[in-house]
Amino acid sequence: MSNIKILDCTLRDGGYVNNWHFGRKAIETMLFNFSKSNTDIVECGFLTNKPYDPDYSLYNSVEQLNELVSSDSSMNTMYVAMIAIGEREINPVLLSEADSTVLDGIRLTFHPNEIDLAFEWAEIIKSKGYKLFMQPVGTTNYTDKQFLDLLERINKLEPYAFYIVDTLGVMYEKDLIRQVFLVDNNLKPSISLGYHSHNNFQLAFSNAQALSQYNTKRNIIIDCSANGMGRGAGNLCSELFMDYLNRTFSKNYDVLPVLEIVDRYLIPISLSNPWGYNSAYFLSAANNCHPNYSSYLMAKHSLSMPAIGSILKQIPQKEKRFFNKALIEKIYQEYQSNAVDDIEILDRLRKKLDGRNVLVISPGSTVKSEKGSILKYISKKKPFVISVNFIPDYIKPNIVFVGNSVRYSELEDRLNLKKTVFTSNIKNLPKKAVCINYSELINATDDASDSSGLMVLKLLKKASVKSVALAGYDGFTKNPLSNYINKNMCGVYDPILLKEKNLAISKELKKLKEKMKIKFVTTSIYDTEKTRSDKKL
Ligand SMILES: C[C@H](O)CC(=O)C(=O)O
Repeated sequence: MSNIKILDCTLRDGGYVNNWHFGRKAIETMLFNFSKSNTDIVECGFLTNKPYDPDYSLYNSVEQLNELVSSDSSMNTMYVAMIAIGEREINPVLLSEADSTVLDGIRLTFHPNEIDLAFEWAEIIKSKGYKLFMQPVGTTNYTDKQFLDLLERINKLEPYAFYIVDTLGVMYEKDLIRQVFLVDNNLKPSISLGYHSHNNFQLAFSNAQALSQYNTKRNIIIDCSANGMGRGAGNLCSELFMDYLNRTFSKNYDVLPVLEIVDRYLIPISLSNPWGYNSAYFLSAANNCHPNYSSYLMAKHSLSMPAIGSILKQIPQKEKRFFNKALIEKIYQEYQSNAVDDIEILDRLRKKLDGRNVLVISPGSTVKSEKGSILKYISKKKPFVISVNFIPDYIKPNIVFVGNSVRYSELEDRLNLKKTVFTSNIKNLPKKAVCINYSELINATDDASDSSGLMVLKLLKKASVKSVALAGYDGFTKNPLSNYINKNMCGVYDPILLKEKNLAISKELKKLKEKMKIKFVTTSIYDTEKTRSDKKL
């Protein structure tokens, strides 16, 4: 079919991966290269109400695009940007008329409860001279009746395009073609039909091929992104689909400028912030859930895949489609908590620790790089040593604290049960395992609610310890692979998330410091006093 257009959404949907922080040079080059590759429609990013920063593909005025789109770009390229109702969107009333900008069109995306507002805004966008793309989030969740009612309103509105949007990445070919059939038979022929996919079932490419074979005179727009960069499991790969269209329909896309974007800008991002298909995103689609639920649970780095699957199943049906952070944290904590009687264990610990210096060693990379300071501290203070989620190779800890199922599976074969304390969230422990109640050790910040380092400190507080020394409790740096003594321990790569974890941990440490003395034996970003105890020794 020759009436197919490609829309590249890397700078918008891909931005969920890196918080839209591509850098100004990269944004300019990407816009230029997409045009050079003959991409029909290029999405420049989001229009939001946030302050403008040229390093981000987020804009608060349409004129900002004039600076970024090169005058050498092809006249045939159409430029669009998205307004997403509910995502710090800009009211289109505030936008200048289309003739003041290189921007040709606006993609308006909205949830079912925002339909009335979307139609109000749609009229404003049209009246300002923009091509209007209507993009209902998650069309898979519309009943036929709701979908047909929407199409009726769309016919009256007469936008440039109407989209089938597979937000959850759950559409099989038969589901797509079914909705395509509804649209093609009920939408005015002048309105283009768009398809935006996500790759949770690895079906974005085959579905796009099926749609391209569908027999219609209507114009079709298919969304894709360079290297599939996009939220969660990502999108259809632009380069793959361009090549397919060239071979099948004698189109004239040039994949090389797209590959250059991938090589120069996207691969470096993917090293610290990967996207694309994985088991957790498969599970979110299989449970018809928003992919952010899986991302959130994966970022805990404390759950096995079956555990993630089991938690996703517990999300109530009506909450599955839209991400609800408070809800998933609650279900997560309920899943993890598994009440045990730990009074006697706490008593024993209290007695053991009475009058002792306590050193808690976490698996930060300073355990290796500042080994001298740790050994010096141990030799001078003769502390009771508790290691957290790992067994150091040059010290014999008195106790290993295990507060995370993933770490347990790594350590299982090497643990001496008599010298190990587990938190009760860990499932399938041997009968003789010593367990402390998980729910009493967690804190109220979602981003580090069950950080094992904090749980140990809470446990020590319960055991009436007044002063603790910390080693290897480094905090998270931008380079995730350098955060642990062993790079295989790294599970969270997203720098934004790591920053949030750092903030949450600092906040909780501050509270703990009101109740107990905490000092740092090794360098740590949480060491607000910046006084290294090895210097004092
Ligand atoms: C294209 C849609 O309007 C917004 C989006 O990315 C989604 O998956 O939903």
